[in-house]
Amino acid sequence: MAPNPRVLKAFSAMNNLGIATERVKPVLKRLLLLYDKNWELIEEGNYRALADAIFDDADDELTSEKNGDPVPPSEKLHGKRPKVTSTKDNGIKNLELEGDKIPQSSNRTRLVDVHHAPVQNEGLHGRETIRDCNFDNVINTSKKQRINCSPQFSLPASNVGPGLVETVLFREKTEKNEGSGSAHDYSTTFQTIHDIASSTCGRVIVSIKCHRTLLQHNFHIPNINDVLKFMETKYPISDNIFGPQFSLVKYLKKICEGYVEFEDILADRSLSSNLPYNDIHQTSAPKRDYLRIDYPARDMEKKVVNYSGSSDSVALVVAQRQPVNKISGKRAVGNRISDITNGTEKVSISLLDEIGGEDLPKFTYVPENIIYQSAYVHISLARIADEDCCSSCTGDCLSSSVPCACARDTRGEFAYTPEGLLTEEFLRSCISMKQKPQEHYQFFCQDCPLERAKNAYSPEKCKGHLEKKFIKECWRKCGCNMKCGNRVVQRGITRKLQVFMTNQSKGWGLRTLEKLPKGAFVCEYAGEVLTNMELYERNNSSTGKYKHTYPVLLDSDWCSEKILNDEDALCLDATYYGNVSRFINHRCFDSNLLEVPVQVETPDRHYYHIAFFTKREVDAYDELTWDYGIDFEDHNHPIKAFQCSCGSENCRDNGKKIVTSMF
Ligand SMILES: C[S@@+](CC[C@H](N)C(=O)[O-])C[C@H]1O[C@@H](n2cnc3c(N)ncnc32)[C@H](O)[C@@H]1O
Repeated sequence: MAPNPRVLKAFSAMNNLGIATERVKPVLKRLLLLYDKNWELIEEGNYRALADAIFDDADDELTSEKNGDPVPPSEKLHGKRPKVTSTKDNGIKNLELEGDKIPQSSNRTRLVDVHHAPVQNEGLHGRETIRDCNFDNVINTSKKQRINCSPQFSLPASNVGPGLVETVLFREKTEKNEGSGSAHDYSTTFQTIHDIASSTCGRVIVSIKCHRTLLQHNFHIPNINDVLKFMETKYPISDNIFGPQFSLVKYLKKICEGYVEFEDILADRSLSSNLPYNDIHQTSAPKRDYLRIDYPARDMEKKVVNYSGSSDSVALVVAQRQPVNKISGKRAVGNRISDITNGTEKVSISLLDEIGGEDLPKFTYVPENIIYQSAYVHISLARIADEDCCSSCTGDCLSSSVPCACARDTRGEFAYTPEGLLTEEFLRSCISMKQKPQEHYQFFCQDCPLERAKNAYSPEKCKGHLEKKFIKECWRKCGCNMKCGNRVVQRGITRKLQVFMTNQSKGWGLRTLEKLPKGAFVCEYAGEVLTNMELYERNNSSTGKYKHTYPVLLDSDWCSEKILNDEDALCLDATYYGNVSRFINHRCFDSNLLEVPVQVETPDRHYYHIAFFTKREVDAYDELTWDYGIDFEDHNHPIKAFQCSCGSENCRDNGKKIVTSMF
């Protein structure tokens, strides 16, 4: 018998939606039974009822796959709907009709534009197969763009439940839809906040809708680009998300959740830092590079860099690649660590490698400096004289009309504003000193500990040390409380930071996940406190890639005594024990961070803290950099500098390197 042309047409319509004939057959049979062979009801709205019933079946299959995870009532269809149970082995359904009423129009319209969303006939198991699908093609914020994933995929009948923010696949409204009396009257309950993509002529649109009640409760709609950036951080593209388990709908759901979560973060921030909300929205999407980059074998190199940038300065930073950890021999593609601090900081600091090609760093995270062995760091209340603290203060020293003794080092003015930022003036003078060190006072040791460490028998003359500007924070012997505005660095990291794999051959880097105002404290350079002699010995005794260290000299007081004891000439080394600052890369001149010496618990300046502050406002997701002060022209320098790829217009590295060894 020739097949019924109406049946064939129904199959064809469903095939166009990516639904295999085998799946259509039982549902069509069931509907014909229910509708008493009334084809009009089935054909109506381009077979909407048929498609809905099939999608609902797929919903139910998905539900049964959820292993007891109950489906929210809102996800269930309203009215008595035919329910099917699936026999997975042959793909044919056993029908169990729960009711005999004609199915209502679905509360979710979910037709896809068949011409522009190529589909495969694998059925609707809720686990659609997407390969090589560039999500950027789906989510295009500037132009309405058709869904264009290749090869083909099929959309499941959804997990799109009526949450507060929903990604909705919906068909352009028809008179029928509007009058369908669906349980979700989207036009009144939800407001479209962003159209993600649409088919040609806008016949099918994927959009984000937000529940109106949410909007009435101070829910500021985040910018889609910011949400996507947030999503990329949370669910990195490189995390194999397009593997066989990938679900487009689940990803869209996560985007909805991302809106809510991201808005929470914005709300928190606007409360805590008074940042203008709109500023946060102005951040542009980060550049993404999915290319795998092969790095040169830089971890074998040792680099000492000139701290002041002037050729005659001797304050040295040894900026080395860290020893690497070949964890299970695994490369780092998609590596993600939720908190590299192991809970030692007040905030979690994640590590993310979206590029791959680098091994995980191996070091022990320490949130504050730790003495290696011989360094003399004597912290005692007895050493803090009355003039070195403000024991008679109460509350917040910054609010006092007369600056207390702790402001003495900053010429009677506190370096911090009540908002906890560096004052303009203090920042300006520190930046000037960094940019034009030759215009600032330098002192010369009679017996320079650095030269002594390099050559104990016939040390060279001191090359000079910059007289640095210091901050002196209130501390234990002070009468003020912990909320005193003159206590910033000692409170530790508060900003949202992330270690990430740079795509400019620099290895790991540090970025901020939030917008930072000018003068904001970011982190301290923490590591082992070593004497210069110990550093010398450490470098001499270690070999290969483990030879390389990260010391920063604490040379601010080296001129104060005729001959400085070895145990008083200190430096910080973050190679084996360090904090997040060990990931901050170098940038010539226009780095966004500045290092500032800060005295906290010791009155003398043999030992102090190195704190990083922002030199200007920094956008969320920007890499944080500081100028190591490398003099790339100094070919006589004992350590070969790395080939700089800072990207600055004013990069000092002209590419000529001389290989020498340190000490
Ligand atoms: C303090 S570490 C910074 C973190 C480092 N990128 C890592 O992966 O551990 C300094 C090292 O990073 C690399 N580096 C930092 N800034 C760089 C730059 N502008 N260009 C190239 N490499 C850089 C160099 O290998 C340098 O020795």
